[in-house]
Amino acid sequence: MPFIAAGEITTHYAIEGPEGAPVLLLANSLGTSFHVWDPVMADLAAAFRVLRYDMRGHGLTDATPLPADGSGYSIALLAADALALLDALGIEKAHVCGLSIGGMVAQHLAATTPARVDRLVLCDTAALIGPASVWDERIAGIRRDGLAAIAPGVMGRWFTEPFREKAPQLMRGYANMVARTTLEGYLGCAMAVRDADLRAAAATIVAPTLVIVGDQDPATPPASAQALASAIPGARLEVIADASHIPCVEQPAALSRVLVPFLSAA
Ligand SMILES: O=C(O)CCC(=O)CC(=O)O
Repeated sequence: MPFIAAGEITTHYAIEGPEGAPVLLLANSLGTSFHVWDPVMADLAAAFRVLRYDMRGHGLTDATPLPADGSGYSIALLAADALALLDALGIEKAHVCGLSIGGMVAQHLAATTPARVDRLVLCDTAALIGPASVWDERIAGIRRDGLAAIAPGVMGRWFTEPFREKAPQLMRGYANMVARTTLEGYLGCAMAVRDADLRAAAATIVAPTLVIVGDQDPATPPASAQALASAIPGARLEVIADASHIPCVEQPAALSRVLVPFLSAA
């Protein structure tokens, strides 16, 4: 269970796959640890050296206090954490695949440090995930009632109803994952999403880019994924059938089928 000093925090990470294979950095969504990628790991680690990590305040990575001015973390800060992890591990360049807020981090990395990003995959994410009023309501609800109170609603956005009904224990486990995220980590990252507008940055991305979305994702719907793909020069959109916001858990085989060939293309 490796931990490493990455910038100002200690980051929990895992690295799997053949040494010498191209590195693939996976960035998680809000309220998840890197275990959210478990169902696709066998496929990904067969072809890539896969680096997963827990975002600031998530999983076993350090949380830092929220700024006294009432603001949260920022996508720039979270992207700096990812770069600090690459630096600490001596990785110069990687494919980057980000899910939701992880996709915002990935967009920021690709736009601001293009030399560090090989191919880019943006999964169930957008350049702008709004509106801010919805985030403010969520943040106020969490401050009032705690993270466990929102977990059932989160499951309703992450997974389709048939999947939830088929896998009650999985739902319980993912609800626990949300509920056990640190309060600072969840709120800090929620505010980072609320305050981010990457539309101008997206237009500057030069990495070959694949945008992926679940056909039933209510959080970052296919229309916003299409807008993101249209904003990034040369980007392509793939829609995963029968999936909501977290296709790596709900449709891992379908996700691997589009991800692996795209990342393997020279
Ligand atoms: O999942 C994310 O990283 C941001 C979008 C979101 O909060 C989806 C959800 O949990 O409802």
